[in-house]
Amino acid sequence: MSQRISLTRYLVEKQRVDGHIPSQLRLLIEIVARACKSISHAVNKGALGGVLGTAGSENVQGEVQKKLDIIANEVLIEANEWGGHLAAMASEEMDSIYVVPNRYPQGEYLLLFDPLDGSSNIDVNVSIGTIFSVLKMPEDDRGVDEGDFLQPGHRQVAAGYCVYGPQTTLVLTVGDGVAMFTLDREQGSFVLTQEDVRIPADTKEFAINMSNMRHWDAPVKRYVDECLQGKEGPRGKDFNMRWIASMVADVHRILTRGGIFMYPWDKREPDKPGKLRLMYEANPMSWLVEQAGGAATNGRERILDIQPSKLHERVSVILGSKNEVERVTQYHREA
Ligand SMILES: O=P(O)(O)OC[C@H]1O[C@](O)(COP(=O)(O)O)[C@@H](O)[C@@H]1O
Ligand SMILES: [Mg+2]
Ligand SMILES: [Mg+2]
Repeated sequence: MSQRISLTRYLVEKQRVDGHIPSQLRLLIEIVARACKSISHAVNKGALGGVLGTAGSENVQGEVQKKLDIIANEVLIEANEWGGHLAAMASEEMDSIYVVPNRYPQGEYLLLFDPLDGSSNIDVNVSIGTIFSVLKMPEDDRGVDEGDFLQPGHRQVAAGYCVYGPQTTLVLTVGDGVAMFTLDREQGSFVLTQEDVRIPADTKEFAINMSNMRHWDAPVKRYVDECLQGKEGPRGKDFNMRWIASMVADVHRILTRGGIFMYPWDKREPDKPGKLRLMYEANPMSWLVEQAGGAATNGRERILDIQPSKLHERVSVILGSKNEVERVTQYHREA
């Protein structure tokens, strides 16, 4: 790219030239990006910064918290509470919503995040990330409460993630396509490195945790069985498989070169709709994927149309290359 365009300039143009985002939303996204930069520095220090290992506590979902889960959560809260133009925030690592104290400027936005996605990869030096979603407070609301967050994903006004891998890359949508920004560590800024990201409609690569195979539902088994039969099977082509175990990194690969990602409902905990969280994992990722020409369903309906009933709701996730997602969704319908 001959001319370097920083995230700030990209957002200013979105606001001024395209009239696409209000200034408060621009500032909010910039603050989230700054927080991600700071998390990226902490991640990079690793053992030298004392950020590896468990924190000795559990979150509301009963998962053991890593030190970095807590550090990333605090960085995001602190950065956004005084300058984020927010009414409240919600996080995977907090039981209930965090209302911005009234000593700070109040705003009309709601921020949700998975501060550190792929926690099991922190200590083994594999890509991890931060996922975020921005909603607007419902109109005529008198005070913020958890109910204000319970909006379907198609109401998001911004969504993105930052992946901390060999490079730190911020991926963003405000509803007019997907753009990627790479962190230039020397300059300390995110630089636009890809605009108008597109996911190919077809793929030869699937991502699923195969160790759960015996617990899957019939349509998922059928789809994966057919992929595994390769050239000799009904699909007539060989498939490759990848599973990083950080949704953020698996989705980043799909936005980069296509593929399908599945974390479906399974029989291990039949009462749970899935493992991933709807509001701060599935919704932002589904919007990014749709904005890049892909699709995202829970096997039966579009993820972005699901009306959440609680903050930490879980959901079955099938997303990525459009024709493959439609195929798996069709198998669910036929079943
Ligand atoms: O170990 P599994 O079951 O394959 O899980 C991997 C999945 O769990 C997650 O790590 C959950 O995210 P958290 O680290 O934020 O809890 C996803 O990123 C990933 O897709
Ligand atoms: Mg996660
Ligand atoms: Mg997490």
